[in-house]
Amino acid sequence: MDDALTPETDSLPLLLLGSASPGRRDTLERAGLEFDVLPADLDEEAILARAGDLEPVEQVLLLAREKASAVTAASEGGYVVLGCDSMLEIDGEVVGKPHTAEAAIERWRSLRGRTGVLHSGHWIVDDRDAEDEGTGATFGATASCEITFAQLSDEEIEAYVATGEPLEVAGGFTIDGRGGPFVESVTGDPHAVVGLSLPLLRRLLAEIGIGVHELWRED
Ligand SMILES: Nc1nc2c(ncn2[C@@H]2O[C@H](COP(=O)(O)OP(=O)(O)OP(=O)(O)O)[C@@H](O)[C@H]2O)c(=O)[nH]1
Repeated sequence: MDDALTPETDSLPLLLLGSASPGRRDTLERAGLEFDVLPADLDEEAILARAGDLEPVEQVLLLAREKASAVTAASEGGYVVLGCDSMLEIDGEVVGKPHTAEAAIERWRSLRGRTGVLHSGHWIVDDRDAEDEGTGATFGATASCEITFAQLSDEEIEAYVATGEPLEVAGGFTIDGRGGPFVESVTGDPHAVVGLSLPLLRRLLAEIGIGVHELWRED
């Protein structure tokens, strides 16, 4: 983990994104939010193994909570910390990142022409001080989107996998990158597919008395 962070004492950023995800970071930046970043370094497989048999929604919420908790402990306090985790559920099976070209090709051969659900867990830790109206609350929610994949040819699958993009993203696809042409439709909040649902973040922040507009940076 990077050196402990602490927010500017008299100014924003109040929000600490506990994620190494470029997609999540870009989503907050494009939405005009000011925030710090401190990725969590967790053994996600070990956490899930210890947790036993969980539904996909429960898995991403557990991992989001573990990330937010770890990052809160690593920072020097004063932040509202956000942890997230995304996975694709298809036919009851949960799939994360392919990591290898072989796995990505196999993944797409099973995804093409079908519909899956991308679940993104979000967890908030209100670690603000009492004088900053901190509530100490920790809570979260999951945003899920139904994704219908195009009927890719073998040639398209091999070309897309050769870009390397699918290897390190949940489900092995993106909607805002080179994978865009291969996703026919998304129901629900598209930001949740990238890994951070902005309308859900707005509702979570409102739970602790923060308007999302209060986090906008002054451009
Ligand atoms: N840009 C983009 N990224 C996507 C998309 N779908 C999934 N991802 C990324 O896939 C990754 C899912 O893996 P996670 O384990 O949730 O997150 P991570 O990247 O490991 O980062 P941490 O939050 O530090 O664990 C995230 O980085 C998501 O942003 C998409 O459509 N577009």
